[in-house]
Amino acid sequence: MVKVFAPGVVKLFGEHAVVYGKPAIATTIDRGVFIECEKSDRLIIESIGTPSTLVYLPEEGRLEALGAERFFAYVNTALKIARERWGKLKARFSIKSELPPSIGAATSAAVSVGILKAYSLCANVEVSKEELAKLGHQVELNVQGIASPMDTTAVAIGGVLKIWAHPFRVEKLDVSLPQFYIVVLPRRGTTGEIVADVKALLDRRRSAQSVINAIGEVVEEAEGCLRRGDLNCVGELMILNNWLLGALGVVDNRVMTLLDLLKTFVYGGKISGAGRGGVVLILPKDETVVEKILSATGYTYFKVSISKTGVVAI
Ligand SMILES: Nc1ncnc2c1ncn2[C@@H]1O[C@H](COP(=O)(O)OP(=O)(O)O)[C@@H](O)[C@H]1O
Ligand SMILES: C[C@@](O)(CCOP(=O)(O)O)CC(=O)O
Repeated sequence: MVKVFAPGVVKLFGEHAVVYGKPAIATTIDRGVFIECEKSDRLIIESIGTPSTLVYLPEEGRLEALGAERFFAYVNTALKIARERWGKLKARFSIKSELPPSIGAATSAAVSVGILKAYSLCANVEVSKEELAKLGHQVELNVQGIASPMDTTAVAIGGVLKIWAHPFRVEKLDVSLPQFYIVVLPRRGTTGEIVADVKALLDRRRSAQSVINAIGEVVEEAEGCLRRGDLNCVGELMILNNWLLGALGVVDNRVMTLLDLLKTFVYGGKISGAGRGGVVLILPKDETVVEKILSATGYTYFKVSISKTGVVAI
């Protein structure tokens, strides 16, 4: 049996501006998606604990999972690409995620790259990280129509990465951070819708370009702070990055309320990803107090570490 771990990804700095040529800094985390592959007499995929509405049709003695086909789009596409590339495989794939889908923690990239990696191992084919990154991006492009290569590259390569999307380039940063929190807020809108709204703002208002430029400068300064391990600086720039994202219309009151509630006990925090809820990163100064506040106020949160490796066989 083959077992694979594909990490989730968060954006430390630079989302949205990355769409307009600025670099972003993303990191893989130690929570993600586990995928098992075992040869079998037919192809079966099970995804454990996924959300779906079950409909029972007693007259037909059949159960339907509503929305499940759409949910399996990344798995299906990854399997199709793997089959074209490495030949047919009859196997049982089992998927178990430690992160909720659709909050901006890159579960779609983790599932796509994870399935590709598990398939290749099960088929006894050696695949480089670069090829996994390329094929993973292909899966996202096929499913979504447009997709940035940021998440799939991060899942394939792992660690803290400085990424330019246009033209695509990636640089691994040898930096570390203490454990931090990802707080999950219900997300209002999809990545595509939110990115489109930001584009419309930039088309409408010339001065909004200066916000993009400022985010680009924050990313460059933050890289220096990360390299020095200066947490005060990293936290302060997270807050600054978050205000700039607010100027683009992607940070709502729920995020500001959360950051305000925690501000005495943290270095800083910001949304991660497209925004309007979803993942909020919190870099704690006092973990005990931060956890007490988050638990007492009923937030869903995970304590995570940077993972230095991308998708791996375990
Ligand atoms: N455990 C899983 N099994 C199968 N597909 C999954 C699983 N988790 C996530 N996905 C796929 O990834 C999609 C979520 O991707 P997206 O909305 O881009 O959010 P994110 O990638 O930020 O989590 C889900 O709708 C589903 O298609
Ligand atoms: C807003 C953006 O920079 C990141 C989106 O991240 P996510 O899908 O919310 O995890 C868009 C992109 O890079 O394609």
